[in-house]
Amino acid sequence: MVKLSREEAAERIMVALDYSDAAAAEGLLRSLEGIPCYMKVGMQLFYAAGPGFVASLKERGYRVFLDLKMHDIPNTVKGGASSITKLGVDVFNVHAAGGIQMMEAALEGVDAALAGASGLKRPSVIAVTQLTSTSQDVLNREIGLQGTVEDAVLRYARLARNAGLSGVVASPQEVQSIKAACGQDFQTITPGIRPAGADVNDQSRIMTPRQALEAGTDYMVIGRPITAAPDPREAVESILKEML
Ligand SMILES: O=C(O)c1cc(=O)[nH]c(=O)n1[C@@H]1O[C@H](COP(=O)(O)O)[C@@H](O)[C@H]1O
Repeated sequence: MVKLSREEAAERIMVALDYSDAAAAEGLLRSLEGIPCYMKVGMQLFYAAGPGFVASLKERGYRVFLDLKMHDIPNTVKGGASSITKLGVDVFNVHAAGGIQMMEAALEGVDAALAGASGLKRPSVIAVTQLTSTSQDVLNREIGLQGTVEDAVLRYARLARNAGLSGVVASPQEVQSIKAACGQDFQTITPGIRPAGADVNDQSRIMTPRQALEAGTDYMVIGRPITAAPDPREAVESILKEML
């Protein structure tokens, strides 16, 4: 059984700041003040509040995962990765479906940014595998890919590892197979986290925080179970209690 201190447990949570403007995100930050969670900025907030908001999170000492899920031709991803690196974020992601050359280009973009500026931290680049909203049925019947979701996730995870990335985003349900296939040091960042009894919403492959921890997940991304709760701080406290 995994034993963590309250602080260690909080450090494993990435709160998804899925808000439409900076003011709403600031409200959440205020309510979680002093709890050392990672903050994840995704496309909704980034497209509204921009790089300035990300920079201000870093100035205040937050660890930041910038979730823009880049998926484009290698040259464009290289440029995007360079711009993101200059924001000083700790983690950002690309889609593994872009292939090895595209993922290598992301790393080249990071190197180019680091070579051109001093004092920048090297961000971890991770790859999205199969979105946690995708069910087995959607994968096979709608998208038309054969095999299990786990097969698809593992294929993407191996591509990401071969490209030299630090890890993947996947469901906690796949963590053990990813670690077995790609090594224990290959990081797993897992959305699809739902405390027992919480609304599943549009997620498909879910686990509770405790189950995810026992499965070996490195970081769990949690959005609506916290942000849509009447008292987000209370929601985090109750997740932490479950993780201890
Ligand atoms: O890359 C991600 O963060 C991500 C990948 C994935 O496969 N599934 C997934 O839900 N996410 C993100 O994780 C967060 C999950 O939020 P909740 O479903 O509200 O907990 C959202 O910000 C999603 O954009």
